[in-house]
Amino acid sequence: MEKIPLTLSEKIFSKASGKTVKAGDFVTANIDCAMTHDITGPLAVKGFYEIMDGKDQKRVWDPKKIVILFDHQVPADSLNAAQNHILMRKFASEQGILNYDVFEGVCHQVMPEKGHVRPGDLIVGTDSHTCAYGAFGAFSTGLGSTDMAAVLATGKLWFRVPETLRFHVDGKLPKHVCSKDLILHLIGDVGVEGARYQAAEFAGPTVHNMQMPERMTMSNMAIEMGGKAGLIEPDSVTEKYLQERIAGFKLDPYWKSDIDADFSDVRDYDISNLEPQVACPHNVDNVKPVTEVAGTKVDQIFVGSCTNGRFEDVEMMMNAIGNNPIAKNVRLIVVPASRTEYMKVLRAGYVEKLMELGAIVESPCCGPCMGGSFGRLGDGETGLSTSNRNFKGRQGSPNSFVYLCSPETAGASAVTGEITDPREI
Ligand SMILES: CC(C)[C@H](C(=O)O)[C@@H](O)C(=O)O
Ligand code: SF4
Repeated sequence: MEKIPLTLSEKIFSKASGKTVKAGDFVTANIDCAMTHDITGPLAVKGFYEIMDGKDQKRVWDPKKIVILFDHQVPADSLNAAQNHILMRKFASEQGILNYDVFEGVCHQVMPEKGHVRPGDLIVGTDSHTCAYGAFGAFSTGLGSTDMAAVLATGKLWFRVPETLRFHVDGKLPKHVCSKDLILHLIGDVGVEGARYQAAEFAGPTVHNMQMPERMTMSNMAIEMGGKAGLIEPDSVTEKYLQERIAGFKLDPYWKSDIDADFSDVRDYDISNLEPQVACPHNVDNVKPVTEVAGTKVDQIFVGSCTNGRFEDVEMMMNAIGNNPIAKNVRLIVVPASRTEYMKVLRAGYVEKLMELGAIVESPCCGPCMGGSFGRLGDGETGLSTSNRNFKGRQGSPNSFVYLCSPETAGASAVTGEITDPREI
């Protein structure tokens, strides 16, 4: 291939299409891995069989490159969900596709955890937060079920190679401020359309000082600024995480943006004085420093989701709670994002402690994040959530209010029963 400066995204699309391509080019790309789940999977399967109609062999392009998971409605919360699970199980078993089935956890946690994500890969999933795997230097993006039907049949999809908007972040994150505060700050700054159809790239010393769980939080929310992907250049931290999950994994230093590549924009941030951030109802870019909303009464606090449902997140929340009781007016719901993360939470003694405090710890799933299986908010109620979206009615009644925050802010607020600056506890 020709040697010209390329962004990470351009490099991945060049590999996937077999020729050197630049932002703005239209390509037909080979997909390295396709993920689908219990809610969006059934329509993709229906579409697949429509494409295959009349053909003798109704086989997917490569069963080894497809992963199915159930996470949004598990355990089945309705007859409809149970029927969807049956349909997906049957499809997986007929086609020989890996199906993690009921209790493995939220797709975006399980995919990297089980070694399905590698730097330089082109990954698609029928879920908007598929951009999360950008944390590993993969170009991963969400698509609709009908596009997925085509991928299941052919293993290919067309793309317009996106421009790259680079966020260069420098400075040490202050105490009690974490990657969730940073990504909320960036989204608040550029707005929900700030990175529309672009590959957002999170770069700079602050990002490279983060461990994988923190990076996953950042990339997960790239879609909330309109990003098609949320890339982070893989480094030794990425390599270590992947070596623990993929036998013989070795990082290829090629998978990074060239220094002289064309970026649509490079935005510089120094976050040494960043305050904890909160996204206020009803949009993710309605971001304010916690001090501006402190004192807002909350009815329910949800700590979980693909954004902040890892062990480290629960630990941050527990540290913020410390030895304090939980406020009487608050229902604290904790949902570790996967079985693996749940077991870490269990071994640390947090499940017992939370139960003693009057909170509940639910089995791994999306939980209240999008008003699924349980934990819906009623009329006039206010929820505080470590997830990624606070759209009107998303967690229950259209007359409820959802604020998004970091696990530490969630923990501090659980103690007081109102939105609380974690630096005050
Ligand atoms: C159900 C699914 C289509 C949806 C998504 O694509 O993101 C969900 O995961 C969400 O977070 O809103
Ligand atoms: S946890 Fe929430 S954001 Fe993540 S996949 Fe599930 S519903 Fe979507």
